[in-house]
Amino acid sequence: MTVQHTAEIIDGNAIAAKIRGGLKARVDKLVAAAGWRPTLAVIRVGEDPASIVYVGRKVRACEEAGIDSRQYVFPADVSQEEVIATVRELSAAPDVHGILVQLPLPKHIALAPVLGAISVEKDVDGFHLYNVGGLVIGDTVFPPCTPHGVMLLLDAAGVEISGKNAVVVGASNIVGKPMALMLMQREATVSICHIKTRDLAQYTILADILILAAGSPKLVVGPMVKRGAVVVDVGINRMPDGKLVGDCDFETVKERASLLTPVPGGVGPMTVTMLLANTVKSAERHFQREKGQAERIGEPEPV
Ligand SMILES: Nc1nc2c(c(=O)[nH]1)N[C@@H](CN(C=O)c1ccc(C(=O)N[C@@H](CCC(=O)O)C(=O)O)cc1)CN2
Repeated sequence: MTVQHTAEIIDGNAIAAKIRGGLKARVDKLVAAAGWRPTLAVIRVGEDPASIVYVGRKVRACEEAGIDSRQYVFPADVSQEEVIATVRELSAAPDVHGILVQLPLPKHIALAPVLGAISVEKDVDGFHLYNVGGLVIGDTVFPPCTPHGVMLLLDAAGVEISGKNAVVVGASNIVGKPMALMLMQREATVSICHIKTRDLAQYTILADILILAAGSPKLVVGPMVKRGAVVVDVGINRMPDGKLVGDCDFETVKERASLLTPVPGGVGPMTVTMLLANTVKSAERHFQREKGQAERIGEPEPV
C-alpha cells in the first residue's frame, strides 16, 4: 500500500512579511543614524497593465518599509536617449540609492544601454553586467530579486539544496539563468530547460527541486513531477477570466510534490521584498561610504 500526501504550501506572503519587518527595523536605524531615508527611483515606460500593477506594489511596499520612492513615468514612444539621460541623472544623484527600470521596455528601446547606464552601486535589480558578472563568480552585491526570493523561500522552508538535482524550466535573463547560477552556487546539480527542450518530462521527473519560470500555464502536470519534489512556481499567467495562475497544474502537482508555492502568494511577494532588501543594503552602503569620508575629512594632517 502506498500512502500519498498532498504538498505543503509555502506561504510567500507570510515569509515576505517577516523579512519586511526586519527591513523596516534596519531602515529606522539608518534614518536615526544618517538623517535621511533610503530612496528608490522607479522608471516605467508605457502603460503595460502588468507593469503598472507591479510598480504599484513596489511603491506601496517601499512606503510600508519607510523607504522613499520616486516614480518617473514616460510615454511608450519616449526615445531611448531620454530614458538613458534620466538613468544617468539618477545615477549621479547623491540622494537616490536604488534605481530600477521596470521591464519589459517597448521594443524600440535597447535594454543593454539603459541597464548599462545604471550606477552599479544603485543597481538594486542586479541587472547591470557588472552585477551579473558578480553572480557568475558567486560574489554579487545585488542579487536579482526573483531568483534571490526563491532561494530565501527554499531556505525558509528548510529545503536542503546541496547535492540535489535542480531543474529550472525557463532560461530568461531575469529569472531562469540567474536562478540556475544561484542553485549551482549552493551545490545543486542544475539542468536548464527552455523553449527548445525536447520531451520536458524526462528532465522534470528527475528534479528534487523544480523551478518553473516559463510563463506557460499548465506546462507541468502531476505525472511530470517526481514524488516528494519541491516545486517553486515562478510563472505568472493571467487567464481570460482574469484569474492568475502559475506554470504548473496546481491540483495535480500538489498530489506529487512535498512542497509547492502557490500563484498568487508564492514567489511574487518575495520579488518585491528582495527589491526592498537590495535598496536598504544600497542605502546602508552609501551611509558607510559617507561616514568613511567624514572620518577621513576629520583625520589630522600627517606631519
Ligand atoms: N525591473 C524589473 N522588471 C521586472 C521584474 C523585476 O524583477 N525587475 N520582474 C517581473 C515582474 N515583477 C517585478 O517587477 C513582479 C512580479 C510579480 C509580483 C507580485 O507581487 N505578484 C503577485 C500577484 C500580482 C498580481 O495580482 O498580478 C503574486 O504572485 O502574489 C511583483 C512583481 C517582470 N519585470
